[in-house]
Amino acid sequence: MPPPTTSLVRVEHLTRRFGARRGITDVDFRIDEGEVFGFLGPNGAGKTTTIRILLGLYRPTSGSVRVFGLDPGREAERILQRVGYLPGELALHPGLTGAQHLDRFARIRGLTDRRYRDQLVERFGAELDTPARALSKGNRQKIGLVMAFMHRPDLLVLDEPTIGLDPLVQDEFADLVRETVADGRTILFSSHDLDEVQRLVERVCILRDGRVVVTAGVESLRRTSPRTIELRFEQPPQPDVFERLDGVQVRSSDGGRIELSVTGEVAPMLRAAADQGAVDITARRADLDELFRGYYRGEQGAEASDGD
Ligand SMILES: Nc1ncnc2c1ncn2[C@@H]1O[C@H](COP(=O)(O)OP(=O)(O)OP(=O)(O)O)[C@@H](O)[C@H]1O
Repeated sequence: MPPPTTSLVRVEHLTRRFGARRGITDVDFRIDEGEVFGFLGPNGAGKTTTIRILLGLYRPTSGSVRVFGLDPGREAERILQRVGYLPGELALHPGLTGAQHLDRFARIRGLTDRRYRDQLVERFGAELDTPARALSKGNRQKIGLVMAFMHRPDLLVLDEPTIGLDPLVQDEFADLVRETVADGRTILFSSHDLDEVQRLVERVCILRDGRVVVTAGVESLRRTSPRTIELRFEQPPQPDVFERLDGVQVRSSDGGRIELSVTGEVAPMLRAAADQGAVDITARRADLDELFRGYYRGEQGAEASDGD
């Protein structure tokens, strides 16, 4: 039996309306201790609204939310003590430098040991001596990231954390995410970067028009998503041999080359390829971009699974 997991966040039938405008409708998910959980979805899907409810910044219209077993509507203070939050629209005081922001924040958090903070500043190359008004977007974001991570919170809630960051700083962020979960802590982040989500996230929740369209493990999505196989033959093969196989689609065929999309088991396709005298094979790793984009477009139907 797998070891029991503890849900740090549990959301059930969560709905929030803004007057006549819809915010989110009937949202359900859980986040387990020590995982990286990703929120994806088109603009206006409801990611920020959900995050704000978790932190007690918005009240739900209906439904239930627990973070560390606490109700954000009544116990936000206790929740926030254990959270590092990077808001989507980071508001820094224009006249204060990065160092002043970090000092203020350390005082609020009662943080006296500056070593981890200093390491983070160095890793991100955060500029500490410039007033926030003169910082570029990426450099403001680095200050926000240091503020979110520096007190080693149990739960990090990061709304589009890598927006504006250059690729080297994005790599540093990715390392930090891995180290944080290796330390048993938990991360929720929203992103529009599908590639980043595939690299970092263990379970993903895709929202669309305020509803959950899927919640699933990224690895299980990868296992079930189609992979592209290109086969080469000395003599043109018979494409219908492949078309008859379950889960196989012929994308194109051209003389001795055939390109297939294969979902699920590959063995029957490999046997057919050998029977036809294949001389070469190229397989491309399943890419979730297309699958994610399908969910964004609403093509996959709105069934919420909760895989591994
Ligand atoms: N304060 C508010 N007042 C009115 N409507 C709001 C408010 N906040 C959010 N909404 C509405 O709720 C819906 C979800 O918005 P939300 O900001 O949560 O989306 P999002 O997924 O974070 O989008 P993005 O990717 O653009 O940041 C939208 O229709 C939005 O207009």
